[in-house]
Amino acid sequence: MPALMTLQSVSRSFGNNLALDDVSLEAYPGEVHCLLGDNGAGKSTLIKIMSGVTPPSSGTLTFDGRPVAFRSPRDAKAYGIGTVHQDVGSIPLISVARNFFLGNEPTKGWGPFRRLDHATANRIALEQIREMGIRRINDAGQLVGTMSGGERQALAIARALYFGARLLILDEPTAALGVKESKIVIDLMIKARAQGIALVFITHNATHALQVGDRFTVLIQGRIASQFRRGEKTREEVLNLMAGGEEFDAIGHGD
Ligand SMILES: Nc1ncnc2c1ncn2[C@@H]1O[C@H](COP(=O)(O)OP(=O)(O)OP(=O)(O)O)[C@@H](O)[C@H]1O
Repeated sequence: MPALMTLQSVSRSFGNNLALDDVSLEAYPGEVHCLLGDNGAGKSTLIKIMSGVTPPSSGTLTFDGRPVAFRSPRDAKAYGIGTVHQDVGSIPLISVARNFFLGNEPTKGWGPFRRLDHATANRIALEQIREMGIRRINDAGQLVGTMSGGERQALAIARALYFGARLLILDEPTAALGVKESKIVIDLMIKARAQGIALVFITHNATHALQVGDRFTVLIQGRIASQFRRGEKTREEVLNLMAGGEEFDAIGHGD
C-alpha cells in the first residue's frame, strides 16, 4: 500500500537556527510511525509542518500521492489530518459532548430558528466514545472534568476520527499518564490502526513506542539519527538512540 503522507527532504529554519535539516519520512495507512527524540530535537516543528501550522523552508510534502502546501491547520484538516495535543480536554467545565464537537455541534431548525441540537450532540458523542472502548462514560452531558486523562485523550482521538481524520498525529499523548491510563491510549491507537488510519506517535517513552510502533524515526538536533522498522532494533538500541548515543553511555547505561 502506498504511503498516505510523505515528507521529502524537509528543512525548517528559524533565523539562524536550523530546527529541521533534510528530514524525510512516510506515514502509511494502518501503521504507527513513532517520532522519537530528546527536547529540542525538532519533533514539534515536524508535526507543525505536517499539520499546516507552519510551512517548511524547503522540501516537499505529499498527501495521497499529490504534492500539498497547507495554508493553515484548517487546510490540513480538510485533507484528513487530525492532530491531538497532550493538553487536550483541558477545559474541565464543559460537557463531554461540547468538548467532542468543539464548535461543530449539530443544529436543528433554519435561519433565525437555528439552534444547537443538544440531544443529537449527546447521542453521537456518547456513541463515538463508547465505540472507542470508553465504557465508563454513560452521559455525554457530564463534565469533562469527570474524565480521566486517558479518557480525555480517547475523546480527542474519537473526535478526530469522527471528523474524518485519515492521518492522526498524537503529540505525546501518554506523557502525563500513569500505566493504566496510558494503556487506554495505546489500545485506541491499535484500534485506529486496525481501521486503516495512519498514525504518527510522538513520544519520549521507548516502552510505549516499542509496544505499538511499526516504523520509527529518531531525531537528534533536527536531523534523522536513525530510521527503522519494528523488530530491527532492540529496546537498548532504541533507548541509546533516544538518549543521543554517547551521553547515554556516559551515565553507565551503555553496556
Ligand atoms: N518559533 C520558533 N522560533 C525559533 N526557534 C524555534 C521555534 N520553534 C522551534 N525552534 C527551535 O527549533 C528547535 C527544535 O524545536 P522543537 O520544538 O521542534 O523540538 P522538540 O523535539 O519538539 O522538543 P520538545 O520535546 O521540547 O517539544 C529548537 O532548537 C527550538 O529552539
